[in-house]
Amino acid sequence: MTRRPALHIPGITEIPPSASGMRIGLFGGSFNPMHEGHLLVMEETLRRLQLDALWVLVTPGNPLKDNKALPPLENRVQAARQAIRNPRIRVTGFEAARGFAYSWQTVDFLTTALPDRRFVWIMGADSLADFHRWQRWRDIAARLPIAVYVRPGAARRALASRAATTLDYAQIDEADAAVLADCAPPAWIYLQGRQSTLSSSAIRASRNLD
Ligand SMILES: Nc1ncnc2c1ncn2[C@@H]1O[C@H](COP(=O)(O)OP(=O)(O)OP(=O)(O)O)[C@@H](O)[C@H]1O
Ligand SMILES: O=C(O)c1ccc[n+]([C@@H]2O[C@H](COP(=O)([O-])O)[C@@H](O)[C@H]2O)c1
Repeated sequence: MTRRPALHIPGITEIPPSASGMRIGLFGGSFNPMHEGHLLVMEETLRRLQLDALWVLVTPGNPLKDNKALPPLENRVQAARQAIRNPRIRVTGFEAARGFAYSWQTVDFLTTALPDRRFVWIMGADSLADFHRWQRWRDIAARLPIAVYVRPGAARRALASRAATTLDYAQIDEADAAVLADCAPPAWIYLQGRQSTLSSSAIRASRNLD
């Protein structure tokens, strides 16, 4: 499956407003549900990468996951909005409206449609560990800089991963985080810092025990 049926939901699937030259972080995820670990990654990357905005891209479904029990996009977007207090962070489910099934499609679309924005892809360290399994992952790395945020239990796997070793030559120093958005891709950074052990799956499991 390369395309999903397009799903337009007013107030949920629009692309957030932006302006020329803005540095915009793209933080994709299932967010089932959003939790403090996500908020930590967003606050840290906004500050350290000196982003003007961060767009939370609530996916219609991670292509590597079984999405049978995934709550509707609208519910996950609304819940994420309720969890977020920072006005620089905007939550959107716009990938669904475009029928995108894979992140390379999102990246290809945004960097083509809005070439004067400086987009950065943001992911947790566990995502870097699996990044080589994403469709056209090399193309994603060739299109925009990537920031990877440390996650408990994932650091070793992430830094030994196929993507990390393949892109070893393109890693920039953590001290240069503020200029990552200006770097020509491929360029990526591994950010250490405050950590959260939270996960959506643990939250779902605890809810099921109630
Ligand atoms: N505690 C955390 N620390 C750092 N990054 C995180 C953390 N939780 C999630 N992320 C990152 O947030 C993004 C979205 O993750 P996702 O919505 O799948 O949450 P999750 O907690 O990993 O979910 P699940 O437990 O269902 O797999 C991913 O890039 C993931 O690596
Ligand atoms: O494009 C892919 O092949 C691909 C494979 C796995 C994950 N992703 C994306 O990675 C982001 C994190 O997903 P998740 O489920 O771990 O929160 C989300 O935007 C997914 O759509 C993308």
